[in-house]
Amino acid sequence: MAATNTSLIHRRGLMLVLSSPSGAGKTTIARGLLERDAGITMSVSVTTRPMRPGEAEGLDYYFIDQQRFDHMADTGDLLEHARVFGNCYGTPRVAVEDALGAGRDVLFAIDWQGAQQLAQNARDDLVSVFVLPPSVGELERRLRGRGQDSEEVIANRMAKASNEISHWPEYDYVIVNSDVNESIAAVEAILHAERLRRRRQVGLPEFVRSIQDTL
Ligand SMILES: Nc1nc2c(ncn2[C@@H]2O[C@H](COP(=O)(O)OP(=O)(O)O)[C@@H](O)[C@H]2O)c(=O)[nH]1
Ligand SMILES: Nc1ncnc2c1ncn2[C@@H]1O[C@H](COP(=O)(O)OP(=O)(O)O)[C@@H](O)[C@H]1O
Repeated sequence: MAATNTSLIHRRGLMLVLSSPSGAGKTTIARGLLERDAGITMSVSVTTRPMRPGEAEGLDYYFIDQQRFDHMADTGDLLEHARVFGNCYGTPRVAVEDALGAGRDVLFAIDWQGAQQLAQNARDDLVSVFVLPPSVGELERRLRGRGQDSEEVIANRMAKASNEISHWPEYDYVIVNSDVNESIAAVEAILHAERLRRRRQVGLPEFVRSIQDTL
């Protein structure tokens, strides 16, 4: 019997978006996923917000001034961008397109406005996950526990949490982040299943034909 050729199948990279109210844990879940899965890379955003203690340039964000941000937005260098909590945030286009082109998946920790923009431009490549906190009290504890923001910043983020949460029905998946390891495992399961979607497996018809030809 003739051998079939599994190398006919290639995978299109996908964009995995995590959104949540500030402090619900999307950055923590993203870091956990990056440690466990070598096939996904983080999209590092540009932002005009000041660097927090413990953050690193090029790792957490590229910290840029307003003039540079406006220039990037005007010249189409950003795949999506939005104003959040009074600062500007955006996704550099080239890094994402290079990764997807190389068949790698890309992880985003962005807000609902960014998720909507990606959905408008590339719905088929997008998988979106909304992360809810187990309770309001726990959300506030996590924001304080992070120990990186002033009382004013924390109050502002709590005030905006309701608006962010109101967008949960726009997402493909919703998880409640109670236990962080369970949440990471849940997002890992979503990623594994989404990789197997028929439309992402380029060359599948040819592979199936090669099987049928040998039957
Ligand atoms: N649209 C968009 N939102 C972003 C981007 N980067 C970060 N954000 C969102 O901006 C908000 C504030 O982020 P940040 O200042 O890091 O605070 P944190 O999420 O509380 O740690 C969060 O909702 C992020 O998801 C981006 O590139 N685009
Ligand atoms: N499941 C969890 N249980 C307890 N603490 C958590 C959990 N997930 C995240 N945290 C903590 O909550 C704080 C906020 O998490 P972070 O990932 O920075 O949130 P976000 O990126 O959504 O603003 C951090 O101190 C983090 O260690």
